[in-house]
Amino acid sequence: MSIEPGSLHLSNVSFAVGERLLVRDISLDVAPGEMIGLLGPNGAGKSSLLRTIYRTNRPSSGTVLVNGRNVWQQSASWAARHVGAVLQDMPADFPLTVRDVVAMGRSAHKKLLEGDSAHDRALIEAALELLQLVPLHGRLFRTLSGGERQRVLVARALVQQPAVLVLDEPTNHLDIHHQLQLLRFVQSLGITVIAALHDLNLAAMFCDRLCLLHHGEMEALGTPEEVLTTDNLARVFRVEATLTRNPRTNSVWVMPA
Ligand SMILES: Nc1ncnc2c1ncn2[C@@H]1O[C@H](COP(=O)(O)OP(=O)(O)OP(=O)(O)O)[C@@H](O)[C@H]1O
Repeated sequence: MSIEPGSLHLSNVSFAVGERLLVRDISLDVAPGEMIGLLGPNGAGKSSLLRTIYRTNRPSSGTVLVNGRNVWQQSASWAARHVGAVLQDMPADFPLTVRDVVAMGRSAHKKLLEGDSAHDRALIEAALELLQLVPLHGRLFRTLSGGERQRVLVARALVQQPAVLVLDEPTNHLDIHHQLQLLRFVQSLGITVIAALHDLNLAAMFCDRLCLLHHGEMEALGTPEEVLTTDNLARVFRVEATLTRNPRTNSVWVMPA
C-alpha cells in the first residue's frame, strides 16, 4: 500500500476552553514522511493539540496547515480525506465486523451510499493483510481485544490514505511485541505521522524528532538526543534519570532511578 506523505505546519496554535489555555502558541513544521513523537506528562496538552489537527478542537488562534491548506477552512470531508486519526479508547458498542470498520475509512472518499469500488476493495484487502487482520475480518469489532481493535483502527486510517496520520497513544492497549510491531509498521510506511507517546524509549527508537509539551507549552523540539536530556526529564517529568544508548538500535535509552 503506498500513501503519498503530506506536510503539516502548525503556526502559533493555541486552544482554550473558557478562560483556560490548554495549548499555548505551538509552532511545528513536519516534513513529508517525518515521524514526530509528542511527549509530555499527563495533562500536558498532547491530546488537545492533536485534536486541533484532526479537526475536533478549533484553535482559538493560529493555523494548522496540511499540504499547505488550513484544515479549519476546508470542509469536514476534505479534512477526513487528508488527516487520519487513531485515538485511544474509541467506542466499540456497535454491531460492525472488522472488515466493515476498515471499510469505513473509505467513506470520506465516496458519496453517500456509494458502494465499494474495485479500488476501495483492493485498499481494504491490502490493509487487512498488512495488519494481519485477514483471519479476523468477519469478527464483530466489539468482541476483539484492545490490541486487535487498535490494529483495526490503524487499518481503517490507512485506507483513508491520509496525507497526515495522527496517533494518540496508539500503543496504549498493546503488549510489548505489538507495540514494537505497530511502530515498526507505521515507520516502514514512510508516511507523515504525529504521535502522542508515553514510552520515551519507544519514542526515541522510532521518531525522527520529538516535541515535548508541558502545561500546554512546547518545552523542547529536536532529535531524541536533544529532547531527552536529564534536565528536561527532571523539569518536565519530575524524574531523575540516567541516559544511555540501546546497544542494538543506538537510540537514546532513558533509565529512571
Ligand atoms: N474539554 C475540556 N475542558 C476542560 N479541560 C479540558 C478539556 N479537555 C482537556 N482538558 C484539560 O486540559 C489538560 C490537557 O489535557 P490533554 O488531554 O490534552 O492532556 P494529555 O497531555 O493528552 O494528557 P494524558 O497524557 O493524560 O492523556 C488537562 O488538564 C485536561 O483536564
